[in-house]
Amino acid sequence: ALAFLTRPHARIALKDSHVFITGGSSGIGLAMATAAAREGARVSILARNLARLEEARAAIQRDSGRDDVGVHAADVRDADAVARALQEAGPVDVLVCNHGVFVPQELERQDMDEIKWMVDINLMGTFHLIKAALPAMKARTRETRLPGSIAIMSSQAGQVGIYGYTAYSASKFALRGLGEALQHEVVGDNIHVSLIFPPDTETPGLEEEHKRRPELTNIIAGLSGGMKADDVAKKALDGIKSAKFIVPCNFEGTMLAVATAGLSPQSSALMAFIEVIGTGLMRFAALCFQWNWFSTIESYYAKNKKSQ
Ligand SMILES: NC(=O)C1=CN([C@@H]2O[C@H](COP(=O)(O)OP(=O)(O)OC[C@H]3O[C@@H](n4cnc5c(N)ncnc54)[C@H](OP(=O)(O)O)[C@@H]3O)[C@@H](O)[C@H]2O)C=CC1
Ligand SMILES: CCCCCCCCCCCCCCCC(=O)[C@@H](N)CO
Repeated sequence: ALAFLTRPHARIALKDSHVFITGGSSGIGLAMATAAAREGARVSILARNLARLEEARAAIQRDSGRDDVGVHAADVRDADAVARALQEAGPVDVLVCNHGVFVPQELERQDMDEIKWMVDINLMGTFHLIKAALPAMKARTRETRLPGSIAIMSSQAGQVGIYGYTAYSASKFALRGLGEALQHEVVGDNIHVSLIFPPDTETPGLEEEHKRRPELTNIIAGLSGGMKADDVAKKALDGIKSAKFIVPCNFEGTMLAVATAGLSPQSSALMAFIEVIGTGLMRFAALCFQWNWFSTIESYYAKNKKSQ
């Protein structure tokens, strides 16, 4: 019965489409670029470091056989460089705003310029990309009469704010508001927005993050387990192909998605049913998790105060 309530619907094909992925030289972005190329997409990847981009291009070529991988060296904070890269790359069918940086630290101890740096890249960089890509994407869907997709890489830290992630969660929660408003603005052009919410994922970025992550962040983030980049890439691409607005990547992520469904669009009747029936239960689970986190934080401080 809920089926009539689910919208918008679309099936996005990766084969013979142009997939533009930022942060495509490492981690989740590289895994998505490789998987999309294997499915027959023409892939363009953008990042700052050209050497790493060239290495990624060689790896994608080796793993997919595609010799038409495009690379674009640009910093997403530079709107002109982003616009130039998209101009060079040509019209995009699937835009994946995957780039991101994350340095967890207690707000009190984190430098303001590190906080601004994260928001600048994760949020403003995504604005630059969408603003530069949208006109040609609209022309493209009108011309091909095929649906387009704008995928935005959030995080489970974009569904629940946890210790050490004040700046990071702020930048990832913001992408939710961007995505919901954008979906209204582009649905008329048959463009579908997908927000991806991975847990900790084994990437060079996570390795870097572990060097500085506060103990409490490890404990809380660790609750949602970890995933391999290839598995997150598969979940992300499946969500994009079925034009899902909220794309969880593991079981805890599905619980989080139900608990935080809010007013997001839902294109699956089954998920709509689960959301309608399960939200109360998930809210109860969420309260249990929060209760547990506050106890963990309390005992952590009690232990540390004793040792101080
Ligand atoms: N790993 C994890 O645990 C999780 C990651 N995520 C999200 O997934 C995305 C990818 O993460 P992950 O694969 O781990 O990250 P990595 O650090 O492995 O890769 C980040 C990529 O983004 C590029 N990048 C970083 N800053 C910029 C910039 N200013 N302009 C252009 N490109 C940039 C990097 O290339 P270069 O440095 O050359 O610019 C690199 O290609 C991020 O948005 C992250 O928030 C979400 C949940 C979990
Ligand atoms: C209904 C209640 C369900 C509760 C589920 C479990 C709670 C999840 C805890 C948050 C995990 C945060 C991972 C951040 C990963 C990330 O983004 C960093 N590695 C930086 O990229």
